Amino acid sequence: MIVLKLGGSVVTDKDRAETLDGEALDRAADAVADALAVPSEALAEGLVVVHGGGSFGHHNASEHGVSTIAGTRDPTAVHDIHGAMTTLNRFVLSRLLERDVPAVPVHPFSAGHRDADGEFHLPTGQVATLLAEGFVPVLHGDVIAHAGEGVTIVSGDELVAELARALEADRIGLCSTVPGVLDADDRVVERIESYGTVADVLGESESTDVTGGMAAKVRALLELEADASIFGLEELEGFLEGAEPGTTIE
Ligand SMILES: Nc1ncnc2c1ncn2[C@@H]1O[C@H](COP(=O)(O)OP(=O)(O)OP(=O)(O)O)[C@@H](O)[C@H]1O
Ligand SMILES: C=C(C)CCOP(=O)(O)O
Repeated sequence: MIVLKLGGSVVTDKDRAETLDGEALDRAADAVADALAVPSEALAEGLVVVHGGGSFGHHNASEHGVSTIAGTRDPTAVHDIHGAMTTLNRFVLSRLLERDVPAVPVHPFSAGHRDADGEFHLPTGQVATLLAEGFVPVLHGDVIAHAGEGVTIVSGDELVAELARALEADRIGLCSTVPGVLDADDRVVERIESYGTVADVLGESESTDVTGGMAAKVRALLELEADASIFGLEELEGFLEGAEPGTTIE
């Protein structure tokens, strides 16, 4: 099966609070629907979609001083951030449903937690069962209960890593605004085998982002068994059809 992340920076206008990039979301939903209509071998086993926050989660989290390690015990902050993410989730779901993709929501806040060491745990029985029953589960970066911290943020990238591990994904794709990991001359790095080789060029996101941008993505993906691809929106359909566009993280 395939775990696909639609970057928040792709499906929203990351620099304007709570603003969708409707055109980009339509293109992504078209690519998913077209690929599911004639599924590749890996896609025939099912698709899990995860989306990030973009301008729907990061601004709220940043205003409340919440990150993946800094928590809050303010229920208003929890509702603000979770509310923004579930609003975006509804937009993503409705664009997929309009195209007859059997997309259903799974909200990480109601399912997972971080332990006192900050390690993220997510039960995945519900996702596996939904997949086996023919649905496309759609998860999203969210707030998450965190022992000793109250509530922190879980990024879509962490969810992708956890789902890929637990469900033994065949393929993993991260669709972002960049065509891949870029080197110092802005050329796409084809393969990454270790963090050290790209540490100098990996940075945070250029927009408000509480979860660590490209550097955090590469770190999370390097820990996985299966190869993962980071690519731009124009490569999404090709990826779902079996191509290996952009940067491959081994
Ligand atoms: N070496 C690099 N190559 C490519 N992008 C980089 C690099 N270093 C930093 N970045 C930044 O990382 C961003 C991608 O990470 P970001 O977390 O914003 O993406 P996303 O997953 O699509 O969005 P979100 O986190 O909102 O879901 C790029 O837009 C770019 O600004
Ligand atoms: C900020 C929130 C709530 C979600 C972050 O998810 P990401 O955009 O995948 O990093």
